Amino acid sequence: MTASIVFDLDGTLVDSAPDIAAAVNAMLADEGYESLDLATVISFVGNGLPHLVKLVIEHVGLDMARHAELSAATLAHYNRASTALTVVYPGITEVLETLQSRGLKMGLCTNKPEAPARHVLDALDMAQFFDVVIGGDSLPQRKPDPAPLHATFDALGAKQQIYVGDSEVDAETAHRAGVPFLLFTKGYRKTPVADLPHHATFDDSAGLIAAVDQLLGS
Ligand SMILES: O=C(O)COP(=O)(O)O
Ligand SMILES: [Mg+2]
Repeated sequence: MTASIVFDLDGTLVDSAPDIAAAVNAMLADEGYESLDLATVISFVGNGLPHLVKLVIEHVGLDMARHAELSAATLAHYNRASTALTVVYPGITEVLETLQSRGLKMGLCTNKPEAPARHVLDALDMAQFFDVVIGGDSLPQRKPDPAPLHATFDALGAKQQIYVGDSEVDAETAHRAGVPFLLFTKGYRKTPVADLPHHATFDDSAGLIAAVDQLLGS
């Protein structure tokens, strides 16, 4: 039976937070504000760019009435340099090659806006693995609403489903969608692993393959 695996992007396949932080800090510099450190920005990642900018505005005391404008400014900075500092996590490209060669269908379901998500995949030579890419602005709903995850699996069209992600948002999305969830423990999660619903966890690419094999019984 063909199985399908859907992946989250930021903090799961790629360590993208340094470029996200650079975009936030470029926007803040334009506004005359000090930079935020990486850990602070990481703590704001997960619910998409508009939510990230909302948290930044609250954190530094900018005016929430300017949310749309500051979100657009942050996205423009990000689009200018979305892969300058971003790296694929070790072994992940090889995992994707292995799973593709086994005939698994793969999709991406991220809260990053779709255009920069596709750009990151292209720039890091990963686009060829994914038959479907759904971003945070592809549908009216975004994760943790299960709709984007359902839409990704529906487009892939396989009965057996696995979702792989790193965050509270991913755990809730999978739970609400009723899909087995593999949790990467070294991403941008803030909550203890034990407090997040998951089928299994993994710490590295070997652990990811082992968890997939265990779920698929191969
Ligand atoms: O853009 C975000 O906030 C997080 O993106 P992700 O869903 O790929 O982790
Ligand atoms: Mg993530």
